[in-house]
Amino acid sequence: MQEIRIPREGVPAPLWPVMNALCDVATGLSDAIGRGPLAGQLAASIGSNTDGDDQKALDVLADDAFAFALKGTGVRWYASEEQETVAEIDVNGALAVAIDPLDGSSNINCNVSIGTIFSIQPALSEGEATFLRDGSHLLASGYFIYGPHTALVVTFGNGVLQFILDRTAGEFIQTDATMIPPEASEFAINASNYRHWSSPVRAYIDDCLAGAEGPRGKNFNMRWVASLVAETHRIMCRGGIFLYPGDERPGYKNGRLRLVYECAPIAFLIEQAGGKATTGTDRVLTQVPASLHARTPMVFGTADKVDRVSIYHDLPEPEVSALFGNRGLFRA
Ligand SMILES: O=P(O)(O)OC[C@H]1O[C@](O)(COP(=O)(O)O)[C@@H](O)[C@@H]1O
Ligand SMILES: [Mg+2]
Ligand SMILES: [Mg+2]
Repeated sequence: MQEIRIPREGVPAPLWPVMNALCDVATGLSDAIGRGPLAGQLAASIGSNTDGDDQKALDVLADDAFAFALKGTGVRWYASEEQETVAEIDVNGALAVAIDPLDGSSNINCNVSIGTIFSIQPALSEGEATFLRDGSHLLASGYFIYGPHTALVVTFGNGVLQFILDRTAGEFIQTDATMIPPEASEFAINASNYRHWSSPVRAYIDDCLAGAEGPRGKNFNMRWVASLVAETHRIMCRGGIFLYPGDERPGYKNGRLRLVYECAPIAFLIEQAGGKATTGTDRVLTQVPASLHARTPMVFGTADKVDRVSIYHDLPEPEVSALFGNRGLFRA
């Protein structure tokens, strides 16, 4: 019998057993992550997943723990970054969970915030078909962030709720709802890939870097944690924009992030917090995954910043290729 980790109030009744199980595992992970090297070789490489990513001990431990804990919670289908195919948990379950059990695993061994990303949707009779649908079917999505404190940020389709883990009591305590602040001057992108980006993405970042002297007429700051959960949480707290575009590197045509268990859950959450999430041009939640581990370019954050990136994609090529061009015509 699992302990009660999250209050029933505010959580739709059919989803509460699932949320409680996710919170139970997250509590254990938070404890292990908080102990770092004292909890064992959590960052040890133990193979690679279907996408060719290095698989760390904690990736697999987290995946096993979530899959096991979801037994008896009404979940039929389980799609995980760490498993090639969809797993059937309970033939009578009416729900399906997509999960990135451990996000930001390159940061495990350096004591930087990492997380878990999840979504819940109704189960169809066939596992893969359940997940190869657009994001309009999501009933809930969210993330756990294992940072200086552990938090759960979740939407059930009616705004965004935040819970903080009380480590002493082992319970998630609800705090203020989250809305993305409208004013922000921070962007997050892995700038080491600059030479591989398309011209609209380069033009957008060039104009941010040009600061007060450039077409935007103001200074920006930059962040890159390499944990999607940590970037999302920062944007939830103080706004800004995140970009992981497609680029010219082999295998990166659609960027790096996976649609089913990374981008769609984050997009649902961001929209519910008043922000926007696109592929650079189109809403992430309208994208239909071509396969379980399909990638998509991802741009999200404060709504007007995300809109601006779309505008850059609509500009004629000579305009985005020129350093600044006439882009001063649409200053920030
Ligand atoms: O190393 P890069 O190319 O900057 O990629 C960083 C991105 O990769 C990820 O770590 C992928 O997540 P996983 O750790 O779950 O594979 C994102 O969290 C992050 O945004
Ligand atoms: Mg991830
Ligand atoms: Mg992961």
